[in-house]
Amino acid sequence: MQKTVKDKIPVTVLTGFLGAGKTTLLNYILRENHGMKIAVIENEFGEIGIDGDLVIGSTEEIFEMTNGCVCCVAEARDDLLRVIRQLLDRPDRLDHIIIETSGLADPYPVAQTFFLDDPIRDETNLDGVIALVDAKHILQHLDDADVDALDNQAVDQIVCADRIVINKVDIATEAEIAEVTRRVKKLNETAEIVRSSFAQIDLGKILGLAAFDRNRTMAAEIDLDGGHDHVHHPAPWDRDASHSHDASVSSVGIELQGHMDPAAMTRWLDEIRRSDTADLFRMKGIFSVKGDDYCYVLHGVHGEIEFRPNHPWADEPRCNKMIVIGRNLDRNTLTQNLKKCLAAA
Ligand SMILES: Nc1nc2c(ncn2[C@@H]2O[C@H](COP(=O)(O)OP(=O)(O)OP(=O)(O)O)[C@@H](O)[C@H]2O)c(=O)[nH]1
Repeated sequence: MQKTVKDKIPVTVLTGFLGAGKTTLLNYILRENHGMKIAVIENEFGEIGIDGDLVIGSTEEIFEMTNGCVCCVAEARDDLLRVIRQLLDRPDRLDHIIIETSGLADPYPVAQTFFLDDPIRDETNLDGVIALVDAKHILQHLDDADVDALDNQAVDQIVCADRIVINKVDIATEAEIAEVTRRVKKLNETAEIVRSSFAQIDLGKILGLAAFDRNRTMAAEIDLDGGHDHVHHPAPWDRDASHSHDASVSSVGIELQGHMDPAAMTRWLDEIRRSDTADLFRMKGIFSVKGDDYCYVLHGVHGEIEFRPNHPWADEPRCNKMIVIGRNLDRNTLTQNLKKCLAAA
């Protein structure tokens, strides 16, 4: 018998450009006392997976996929299907699945998964696509002259969303937020926009939207081009899954043995902050600091860079791993600079 939306497991696709606050929102959702059993699927850009370590909660509910971007690598999509089927086969029924897409991903092909594949379509319902927008940094990516206007992921992510969260309002001025809101509305007229700081949002605005069924009807009813000056983006079920990333953006992953010297790290990060960070889209890392029981995390979004203790190391082996995403990255220099921050043995 055909399942109704009510009987299906809702799936939320979390999208948003690099560093917009997706993992922060995920942690906020997982921390809230909602009583729901939620599984999280992470897909990252770059050779080293770090997000899994940055998400709180029991690891068995977090599935990390680092073998390519789900939106454009066929193996990664197969992997996504495999993980979802695995989740559906579990005897204990999940209340919700959340997929955090990579910050450079087009969310359409991920959303498509829930319409093309029969068993999955029968068991799950795309509850909504939530786009996080960084109020401080999004405009430079929307206006990025080096990206083909038809393949600008920052734009696609907003266009595709059912709900848009303008995040980081704490570090943006009212004028910046107003301009971002205007630009976002121009790209997506129908999605409700909410503001947040550190992704603290009423969960009712994020989960349980059942937005897809509404939007499907909506898309059929309105002319998506509607006389506005944005590029026409077809609905997910109509789109060709082929797509390519901005080839000028690359990632450098570095892993080092040993422990870091926190003073040297602070000096190096200060140097980076003082430099031109326009091409430095994102830095993420986890580090072992000499003489400290805490695992340190590094987060950088252009010039906003923080390096702080996050959680005590448990039984897992200590490690140092970092991923940098941006343009014109020099792997050698980055590796040498990080090595200089190692503490003496
Ligand atoms: N000031 C400020 N910082 C924030 C806010 N939300 C998130 N951050 C910080 O921004 C950085 C990136 O946040 P993440 O949640 O990791 O961003 P993300 O979208 O998951 O990043 P990617 O996985 O690389 O795409 C972290 O240092 C966060 O602490 C906010 O509202 N205000």
